[in-house]
Amino acid sequence: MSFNVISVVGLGYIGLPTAAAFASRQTQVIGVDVNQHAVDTINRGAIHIVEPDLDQVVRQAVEQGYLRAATRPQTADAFLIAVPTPFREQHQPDLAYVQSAALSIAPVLKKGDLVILESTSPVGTTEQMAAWLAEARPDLRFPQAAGEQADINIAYCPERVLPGRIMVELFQNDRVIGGMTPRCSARASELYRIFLEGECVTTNSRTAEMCKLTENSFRDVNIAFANELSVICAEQGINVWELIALSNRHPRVNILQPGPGVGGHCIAVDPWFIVAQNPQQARLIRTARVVNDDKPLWVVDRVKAAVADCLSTTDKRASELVIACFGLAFKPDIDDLRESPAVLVTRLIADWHGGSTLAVEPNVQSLPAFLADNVTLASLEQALDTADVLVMLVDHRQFKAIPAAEITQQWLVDTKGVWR
Ligand SMILES: NC(=O)c1ccc[n+]([C@@H]2O[C@H](COP(=O)([O-])OP(=O)(O)OC[C@H]3O[C@@H](n4cnc5c(N)ncnc54)[C@H](O)[C@@H]3O)[C@@H](O)[C@H]2O)c1
Ligand SMILES: CC(=O)N[C@@H]1[C@@H](OP(=O)(O)OP(=O)(O)OC[C@H]2O[C@@H](n3ccc(=O)[nH]c3=O)[C@H](O)[C@@H]2O)O[C@H](CO)[C@@H](O)[C@@H]1O
Repeated sequence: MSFNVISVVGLGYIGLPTAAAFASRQTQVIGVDVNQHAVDTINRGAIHIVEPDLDQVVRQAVEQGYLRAATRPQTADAFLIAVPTPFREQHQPDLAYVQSAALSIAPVLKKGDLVILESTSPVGTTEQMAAWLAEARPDLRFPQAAGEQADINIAYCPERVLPGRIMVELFQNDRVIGGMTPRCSARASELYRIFLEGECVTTNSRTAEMCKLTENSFRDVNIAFANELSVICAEQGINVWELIALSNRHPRVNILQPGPGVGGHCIAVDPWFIVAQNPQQARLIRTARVVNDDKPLWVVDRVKAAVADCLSTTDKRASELVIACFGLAFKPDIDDLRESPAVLVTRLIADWHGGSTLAVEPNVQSLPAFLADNVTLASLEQALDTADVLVMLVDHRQFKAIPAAEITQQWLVDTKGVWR
């Protein structure tokens, strides 16, 4: 049975590219989002998020009539849920969005439909989602009770695209397909084959859930290793970037890069889902989170030490001293400031510092309100001309291109090895 209409619920960084990918293969797609602004923007053929090459695919899909958005779910043959899965206090996963999305599609489900959860989720969430659906629709048979005879097929299929490369990786990455039964996996594989150039690799839903959390925890642990090395090297007077480059010459060593901490919406969040469910066992994963979360505070201490040194060797007063922070985004060459350790470091410096704090961020036009009070957005030239202490937080290409001769400041705190 083919899929005549596909519905994607949640049209953010994951849902909108996915909806556009199906639509780009001449399949009818109904995107659903509770955000009226997002729905209106998409229906105009425009996009409300920043991601390279997404705009043209969405524009074409809407113009050709393959993609339209709505605030309420409608009948479809397959539903993909891509809503947020943040954590609440104590790093406990918050499944309220998944529950609300599942309950919103329950009334329009019909026999033969496929429901896929794509949101990054703790182990067991797909079974929980199936239970919510079964409770809402006692007239239909679901896989947990009916197995292969179920009326509704349910699978967990995590997304692993890298922001900034979504429109490449969405098509090319292999996809893990975690069906609640083998038939659910087969049906989900059939769906993704509409646009997928990578392979569909099938497993069960719990393994697929754990697989997504494992991938991001792996990266978090490896970044924590690099961040810990950077702190040790600072104590020992060793250049950590040279050390890592040398160690990586070993055929079986591949250390990642230290930085001001770990940001973004995934790597700093997802490992906590494993810790929340396995507090006794997940010792390394928890420690990596703590190491990475502590790194911005360590950077601020380094800035305070540089300022103290500057004040003791010049006749400047603290109120006259200018600190320039280079970069606010959560990683290089993007404009996304959310969950960014660079923003945290800049905010903590500005809150503490009596003089002026500049931020140089070539990818944004204005500062978020919570920074605008005591931080000034400056050009690169202005910062290099006026600042006493320079803090490198994000290795944007514009910063890597600054000729060494243009940096005359004596007090540098470089978290990315750009000024090494
Ligand atoms: N952004 C990434 O790089 C990335 C990568 C892999 C996995 N993920 C995971 O994918 C999921 C979605 O992430 P995202 O970055 O797309 O989030 P997002 O915040 O960009 O988008 C989520 C969208 O869902 C909408 N929404 C919320 N509740 C809804 C509901 N009940 N019905 C319909 N729409 C609803 C929101 O309005 C929003 O537009 C998360 O679990 C995330 O962890 C994200
Ligand atoms: C396993 C994996 O690759 N997952 C990816 C990740 O995407 P992301 O954009 O969040 O990932 P990163 O680019 O790693 O950045 C995260 C933070 O780590 C800092 N960092 C990075 C490398 C380094 O050597 N040193 C560092 O300090 C960087 O500056 C930034 O703050 O999660 C997505 C959602 O689940 C996945 O879909 C996507 O595949």
